[in-house]
Amino acid sequence: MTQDYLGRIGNLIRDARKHRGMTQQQLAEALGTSQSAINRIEKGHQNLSLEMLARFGAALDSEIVSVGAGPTHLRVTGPTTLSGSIDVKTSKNAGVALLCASLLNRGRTTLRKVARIEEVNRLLEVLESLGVQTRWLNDDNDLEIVPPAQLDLSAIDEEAARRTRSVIMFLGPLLHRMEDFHLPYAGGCQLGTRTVEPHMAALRPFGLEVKANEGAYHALVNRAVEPVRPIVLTERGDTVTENALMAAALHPGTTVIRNASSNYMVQDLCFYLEKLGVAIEGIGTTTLKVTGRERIDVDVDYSPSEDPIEAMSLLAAAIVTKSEITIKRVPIEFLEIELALLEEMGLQYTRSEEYLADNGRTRLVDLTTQRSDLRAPLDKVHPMPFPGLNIDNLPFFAVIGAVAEGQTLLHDWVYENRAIYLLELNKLGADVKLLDPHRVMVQGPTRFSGAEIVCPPALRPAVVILLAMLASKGTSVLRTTYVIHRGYEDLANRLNTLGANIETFRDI
Ligand SMILES: CC(=O)N[C@H]1[C@@H](OP(=O)(O)OP(=O)(O)OC[C@H]2O[C@@H](n3ccc(=O)[nH]c3=O)[C@H](O)[C@@H]2O)O[C@H](CO)[C@@H](O)[C@@H]1O
Ligand SMILES: C=C(OP(=O)(O)O)C(=O)O
Repeated sequence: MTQDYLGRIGNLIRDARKHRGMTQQQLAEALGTSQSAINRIEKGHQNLSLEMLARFGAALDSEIVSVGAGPTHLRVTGPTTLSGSIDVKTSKNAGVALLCASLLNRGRTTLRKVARIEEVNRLLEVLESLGVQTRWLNDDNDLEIVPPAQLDLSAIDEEAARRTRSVIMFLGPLLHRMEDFHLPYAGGCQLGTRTVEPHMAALRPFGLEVKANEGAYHALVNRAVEPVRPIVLTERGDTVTENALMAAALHPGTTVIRNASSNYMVQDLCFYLEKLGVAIEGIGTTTLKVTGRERIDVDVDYSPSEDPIEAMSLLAAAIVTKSEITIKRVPIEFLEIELALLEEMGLQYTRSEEYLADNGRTRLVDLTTQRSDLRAPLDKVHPMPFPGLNIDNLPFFAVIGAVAEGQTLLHDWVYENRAIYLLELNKLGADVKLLDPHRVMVQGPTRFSGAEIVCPPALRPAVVILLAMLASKGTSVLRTTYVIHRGYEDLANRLNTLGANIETFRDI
C-alpha cells in the first residue's frame, strides 16, 4: 500500500519536473540532494518526509499533494541584481481572443506556444463545458481545439466563466451558431466598471440583441438583420473590435469596421482569421474591411505572437533592479513608444536586428539593458489606443518612476480603479500620491525595503509590486497571487532563472 502511494507520488514528481523542463540533476541541485536520490524517489523506492514533499512542491512550483487548496504566496528576498537572458512568451490577450475565435471554425485549430496561464485555463474550462475538445499537445504548450457539431450552452461552467471577462468574446462567434442563448456576466480584474455596451452596439447590426438579467446575458439573434452600413465603434476597444471581427468572419458579405483597434491582439486575431479563409483589408489600421464566409471548416495551425506587456514587465524588472539582462523576442512595434519614453528618461540599452515571430508577421527584437540612472519624464505619462503607450504598460511606469530622480505624473484616464492600487508601493518605501482616482504622482528615487502585501485584485499592479519587492532590501511577502497567474506563466521561477530569489509557498 505504502509502496503504491510512493510510486504515485514519484510519478507526480516526475511529471511536474518534466513539465518544468528540468533534468533529475537540476532538480537535485535545487534541493541540495543527489540525482540518484531523485531517481529513487521518482521510482517510488524511497520514503519521503512531509518537509521534503513541501520542498519538492516549492522547487517545482507545483502542489504535489494537495494539503488544503489555499492560495499561493511569494516570498521575495532582495535586493536582487538580475543577469542572463529570458524569452518573452506569447500574449494572454491574443491567447484568449484566439480561443474564442476557434468557435468560428468547425475544423481543428492548433495554436502554437500558447501562454499557459490561468486566464487561458478558465476559458478552456468553459470551452470544454460546451463540448469543445481541447488538448495540450506537448511541453511547448501547443494546444489543439476541436469544436463539436453542436455546442451545449446549457452545461456551461459558470464558475469558470465568471472569473474571466473574455467570455464576452463568445458573443461574436456564437451568434452564428445559435439564436437564443445565455452567457454568465463577464468577470476579470477589478478595475472599476467596464462597459459592455460597445460590444452590444457593435453586434446589433448582425441581429444580436442582448438583455442583462439575473447574472446572465440573454442573447437573441434575428437572422434577417445584417450589416448594411459600416460598423462605427464608439470606443477603439480591443475586445469589442475582436467581437465585431468574429461576427464579420462568418458573415458572407463584406463588413467595414471603423474606429477599430489595431492593437497586437487584434492583429493576431486577423492573421488567424486570414488562415481560416476570411479576407481582411486594413490590418494594422483603424478601418477593417472583412469579407467573411458562410461556413468555416478547415484544419488550421497558428502561432500567436509575443506579449508586449510581458516584455514591458521584464524591462521594468531590469530597470528597478538596475540590471543588465537580455529580453528576447520583444514585439517591437508594440513597445516603441514605451522605449522612446524610457530613452528620454535616460535608459540605455541595445537592440538586435529585427526578426519575425512564428506567425511570420510580427517584428521581434532582442533588447539588452544597461545599468542606467533614470530621471523623471518632463511630461505626464498617459496611455492612448495603439500606437500610443499601452494602457496595460502604464502601471510599470509607477515603479520605474519610483527609481527615477524627480516627480513622475501618471494619468490613467482609461480605468476608474487601477491607479489606486499603485499606492501599495508606499508599503515598500515608495512615495506615491493619489491626486485623484485617475492620476498618481511618484517621487523618486526610492530606497525600497521589504514588507508584506496582499495582491491587489488587478494583475499589472500586482506585478508592479512584485518587481518593487525584487529591489527591496530584506524579505517581502506577496500574498494571494492568483491574479498574477491570470496573465503570466511561471513568472516567479522565470525571474529566479535570472537570479531573483522568490519562493512560492502556501498556507497549510
Ligand atoms: C482580453 C483583452 O484583450 N484585454 C485588454 C482589452 O480589454 P477590453 O477590450 O475588454 O477593454 P475595455 O473594453 O474594458 O476597455 C477598457 C476601458 O477603456 C475605455 N475605453 C476604451 C477604448 C476607447 O477608445 N475609449 C475608452 O474609453 C472603456 O470604456 C473601458 O473602461 O483592452 C484593455 C484596454 O486596452 C486592456 O487593458 C485589456 O488588457
Ligand atoms: C486588464 C487586463 O486584462 P483583462 O482585460 O483580461 O482584465 C490586463 O491584461 O491588464
